Amino acid sequence: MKIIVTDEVASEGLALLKQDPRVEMDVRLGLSKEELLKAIGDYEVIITRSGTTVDRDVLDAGKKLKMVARAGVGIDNVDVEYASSRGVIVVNAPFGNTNSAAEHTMALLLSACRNVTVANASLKKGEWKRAPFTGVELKGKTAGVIGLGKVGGRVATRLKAFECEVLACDPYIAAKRAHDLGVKLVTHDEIYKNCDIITVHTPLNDETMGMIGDREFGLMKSGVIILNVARGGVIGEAPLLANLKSGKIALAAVDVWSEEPPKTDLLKELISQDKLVVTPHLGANTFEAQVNVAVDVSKEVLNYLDEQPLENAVNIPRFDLALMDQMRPFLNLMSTMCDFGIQLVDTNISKVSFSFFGSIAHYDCTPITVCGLAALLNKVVEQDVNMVNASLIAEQMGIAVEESKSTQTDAFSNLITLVLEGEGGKRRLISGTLFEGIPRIVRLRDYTMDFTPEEHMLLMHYADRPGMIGKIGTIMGQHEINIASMNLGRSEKKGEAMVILSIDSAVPPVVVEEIKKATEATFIKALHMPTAKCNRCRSCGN
Ligand SMILES: NC(=O)c1ccc[n+]([C@@H]2O[C@H](COP(=O)([O-])OP(=O)(O)OC[C@H]3O[C@@H](n4cnc5c(N)ncnc54)[C@H](O)[C@@H]3O)[C@@H](O)[C@H]2O)c1
Ligand SMILES: O=C(O)CC[C@@H](O)C(=O)O
Repeated sequence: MKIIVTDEVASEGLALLKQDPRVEMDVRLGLSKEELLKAIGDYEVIITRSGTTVDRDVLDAGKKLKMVARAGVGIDNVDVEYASSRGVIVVNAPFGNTNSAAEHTMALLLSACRNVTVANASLKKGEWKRAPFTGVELKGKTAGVIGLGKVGGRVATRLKAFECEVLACDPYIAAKRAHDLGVKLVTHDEIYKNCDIITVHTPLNDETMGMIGDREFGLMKSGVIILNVARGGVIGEAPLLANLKSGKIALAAVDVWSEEPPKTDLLKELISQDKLVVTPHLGANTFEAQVNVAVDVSKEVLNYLDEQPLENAVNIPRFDLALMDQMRPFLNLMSTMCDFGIQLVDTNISKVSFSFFGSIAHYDCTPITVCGLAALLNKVVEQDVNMVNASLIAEQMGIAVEESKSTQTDAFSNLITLVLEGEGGKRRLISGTLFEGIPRIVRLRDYTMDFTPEEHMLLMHYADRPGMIGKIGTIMGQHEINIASMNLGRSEKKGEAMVILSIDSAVPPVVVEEIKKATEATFIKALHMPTAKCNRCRSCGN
């Protein structure tokens, strides 16, 4: 596997990959966009930090690209949606630099409050000034943390250690998290109105871009201290400059910029402000964090190579790792049912329904649904479909996907039912369960069946009457095709029969035709289950 590393990533982490004989790794730092576009076509994995923009152009040029591995948490430099549509997995390292980012926030806050940077520069110039560098204490101040996630939570704990009263605002966390951290959860506006110190720790997205602008600065107390160690653009840079100049903001500290490195006049003027402490995106720049994130992404690439579940893929729905072992047989069951079911459909699919019954319904079944969708779509589109792009491709094809769950079942402790609807309302229903961990199909349409799909099978319906099984056996025997097992479903005596035969070798079309004629079958199909290793979800073990 060819890997390109385009940003500085700790060699201790990359060593894990370098020593793997399957890996060929090129570290190519400082590539221009044109150079990257030229190079990327050779590689299956790109490992980056925030310095490389992995946009549509790069993803389109990366014809062999399977994975974008971001050595850090922020994925705002990767077009994840487009990567998903191309089936490219995006992984990040969400935990390794959390502590460093929180400590850097405190470093910037303390530097700002105690004039460390300006006093340092003054003394180094040979001056001995003290009064102009009189600072402010953190103790007793009200601090507002916007975004109480991994970094925000750690910043809150550290602010409390400095005896601040901490307010936090995060519409997406449980109140219990704030309670456990000992901080008061309030609204955004309450933060702006009441805090002496405001620090942002949200991701950058459509919702948070420019989240703090003129209106929000207008609500703030005069003399507020404001920090951004999250992402450039969460705090509007033009209003920040205006409010620093007017003195409304007493002090500020910024580590991250809307343009990195900053080149615009606005950013240059902002950076030159005395009341602003600045760093060039150093939040994660500690030896510890860099090794952590490099190790984490390298492990993910190795997981990919070893066909193991990925721990930090941001565009694959997956089970909690602790649940994974229990869920793997269900992914396998779903994959088997879909590989079987799709062969029964001879029109375009308009709707797919996945229903989960029994104890499985207690869990989030989305990964099983998406695994099934990938198995189905792989058979109907040219493009490689996997867990990354299955939902998107279904949407593009106008296929409605429904998932339902009920903890109630009758005969089985767990049951999955797949319904495929085609043109003209044609429906195929397949139910499956696990028997000692092995997938079994227990219902086809309204027939009770019980079989494990095998590599070669023959499925047929015919009017139930004596002698049919004998006729089938004779024809198979004449063609030296060995029947391994047979399963028969009937709705009523001498009604319609549904038969599935497992056979030792493929049934040629002429034999299928001969059996059809002899049995007057209303439906007959030779089925083949894939034996090659499945690469769709990297979780089911198929
Ligand atoms: N400066 C650096 O070097 C550095 C290092 C690490 C992380 N970061 C950045 O710090 C930020 C936080 O990282 P994290 O690991 O804590 O992420 P996280 O996902 O753990 O936490 C982000 C939190 O923000 C909350 N949030 C989202 N939208 C919000 C909104 N509109 N208002 C309030 N809260 C909102 C989320 O619910 C979540 O709890 C990210 O932008 C990340 O890229 C920067
Ligand atoms: O140093 C980096 O690459 C960015 C660090 C940090 O902002 C992250 O998103 O993890």
